[in-house]
Amino acid sequence: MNNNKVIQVEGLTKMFGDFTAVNAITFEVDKGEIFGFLGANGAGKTTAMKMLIGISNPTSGNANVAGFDVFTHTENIKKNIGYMSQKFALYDDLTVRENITFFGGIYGLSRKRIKEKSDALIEELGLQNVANKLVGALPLGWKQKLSFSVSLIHDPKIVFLDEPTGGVDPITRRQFWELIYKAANQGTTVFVTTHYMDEAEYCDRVSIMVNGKIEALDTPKKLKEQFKAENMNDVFLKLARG
Ligand SMILES: Nc1ncnc2c1ncn2[C@@H]1O[C@H](COP(=O)(O)OP(=O)(O)OP(=O)(O)O)[C@@H](O)[C@H]1O
Repeated sequence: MNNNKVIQVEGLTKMFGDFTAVNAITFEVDKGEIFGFLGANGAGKTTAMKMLIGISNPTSGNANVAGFDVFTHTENIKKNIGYMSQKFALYDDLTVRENITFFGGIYGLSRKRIKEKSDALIEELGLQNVANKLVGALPLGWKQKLSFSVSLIHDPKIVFLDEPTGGVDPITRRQFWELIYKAANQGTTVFVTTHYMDEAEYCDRVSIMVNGKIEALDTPKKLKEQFKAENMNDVFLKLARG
């Protein structure tokens, strides 16, 4: 595989009985790219992402993620990616430091490395004063930033973010995106779903899924030209909502 292409997907399909949730999608993602994966509710984003992270078997097609095949090497994929979603986050009843230690352990980091990572991460996020507080007591925006940083604790090649910023204000979302840029600048590939169209503008490239198919894929600038749209919200409305 081309080393610069960390995700390669060809004709990937998922059927539930007679229903085709993901219909022969094809795309590639470069190392260090921020790739936005958009679509209306039920378009098939989560189903596609589950196949890419190795927790759902495709019906047909091919995909290679972080150098590994999604049919045969799902365990290797899991070791080489990070994952964060609104539904899978931190433990509210553990402290900030305990959460970092717990997930560091799950990802197989040594005690020494976990300590180093915890100190660095707490400082980077400015969480010194709450390091020993329960995560459940933190504002949602802080939890999201911590959850994102924890998903990177094992230095994965790719991080998959499923609506990572749901429910917080635009300023907090903007701060979250600063963390995304930083990770991408350090070479981590970011695969992100979002319903916020301002966030779509922040991506290097964006794909838009409609009824299981990728109907458009390009940079935000080119998509706006292609659809004669002022912003990504207009592109999305023209395409995803018909
Ligand atoms: N296990 C399943 N069995 C049957 N149908 C499913 C299953 N999982 C998802 N679907 C269907 O597949 C379609 C795509 O769902 P999916 O959750 O991937 O969409 P999505 O784009 O992630 O939407 P959302 O933004 O609401 O999360 C939907 O019609 C959904 O009802």
